[in-house]
Formats: sequence, C-alpha cells, structure tokens
Amino acid sequence: MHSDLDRILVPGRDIEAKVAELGWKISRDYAGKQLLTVGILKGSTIFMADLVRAISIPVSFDFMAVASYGLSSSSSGVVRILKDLDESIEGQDVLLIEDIVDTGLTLNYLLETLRTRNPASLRVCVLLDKPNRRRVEVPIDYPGFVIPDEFVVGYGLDYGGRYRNLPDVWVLKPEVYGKKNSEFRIQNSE
Ligand SMILES: O=P(O)(O)OC[C@H]1O[C@H](OP(=O)(O)OP(=O)(O)O)[C@H](O)[C@@H]1O
Ligand code: HPA
Ligand SMILES: [Mg+2]
Repeated sequence: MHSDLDRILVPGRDIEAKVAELGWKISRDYAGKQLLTVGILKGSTIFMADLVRAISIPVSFDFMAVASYGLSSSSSGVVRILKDLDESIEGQDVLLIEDIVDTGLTLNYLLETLRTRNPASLRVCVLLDKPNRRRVEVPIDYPGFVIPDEFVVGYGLDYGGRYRNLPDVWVLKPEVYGKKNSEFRIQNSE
C-alpha cells in the first residue's frame, strides 16, 4: 500500500474488539458518574472518537495538546502545553486518553500537571503500550495492546504528520526513520 510501511501489527478488527471491551469496562467502573474524557492531540483523536461511542454512560470531552521541548531536555520530561483544557477539572472524574505510551514522559507530565488541579479522580486509557522504551513508570488503568519496540503508525499515530488515517496499526520500515530509534520522536515532531 505505502512503500514506507512494513506490516500490519494490530488489525482494525482487533482494535474494534478492544475498544468495545474498554468501553464496557469504563462504563461499568464509572456507572452513576459523569465522565470527562481528555484526549491528547493529535494522536488520540481516532481512538477517542471510537472509544466514547463504546461508552454507555454520560461523557463530556476536552482536549490538550503538548510538545516536547526537544532532544536536550527530553530526558527531563519537560513538555510545553500548546493547548490547555477549556474548563476546570476540579471535582471531576477525568479519564486521560492516549494513543500510545512510549517513554512515558508525555503522560507523566500530563498526570503531574492535572493532579495539581484537584480532579475527583484521574485515570488513564491507552491503546498501545510500548514498555521496552519506558523511561518513567506511569499508571495505565485501561490498557489496550502491549507492542514491541517498533515505530508504529495508523489509527491516529503519525510519522511526520502522515498515516494517521490508516484503519490498522502498521510498523514503519526501520530504514524510514533510520537507526536513531531513540530520537524518533524528535524527528517526528511536526
Ligand atoms: O511516551 P512518549 O515517549 O512521551 O510518547 C508518546 C506521545 O508521543 C505521541 O505524540 P506526539 O508528540 O507525536 O504528538 P501527536 O499526538 O500530535 O502525534 C503520542 O501521541 C503520545 O502523546
Ligand atoms: O511508535 C510511535 N509511532 C508514532 N508516534 C509515536 N510517539 C511515540 N511512539 C510512537
Ligand atoms: Mg506524533
């Protein structure tokens, strides 16, 4: 299909089944509550759009966008907020929705930041978990798939802004992003 792509890692039909399961668990756990789902732009958009439709309790949405400060400070996990939440989350049941946790630096920063705003609860739902690259431990309350240490695209995930619209999750050919695997997030920044 695309010359940059190696193979399908997670087929769309498996994602669909996982989304249904996650939606059911979330609906069960938050029964009787009003849930605020917070999507992290842009990668989580496709997953969030499907997940919220698999949730049967009342849900409202908000979004954040963040950017890494770059290679030199990526080890510190410092990220910049490009778009903050529209509303206060004080006293609310908040579910952070991410497409992937790789080093964990983005999610760790987001959790630390949002905790200071006193939500009633703060949990995390992540479609793809790449534990081999973790640099900081982060809690994942609703995990989707554990994947190997390969760069993936599709279902919201991009390489240089492309491939987010693919219905399956694909492995990018290693020669496309080169051997500097540990820096791929920086190369990938838009
Ligand atoms: O665990 P980490 O190593 O921090 O990586 C995970 C983060 O990186 C990706 O976002 P990216 O910065 O590429 O932005 P995007 O969602 O707009 O593609 C992904 O959507 C996560 O937010
Ligand atoms: O494997 C990945 N693919 C796309 N974006 C990412 N951001 C962190 N890891 C990845
Ligand atoms: Mg990206």
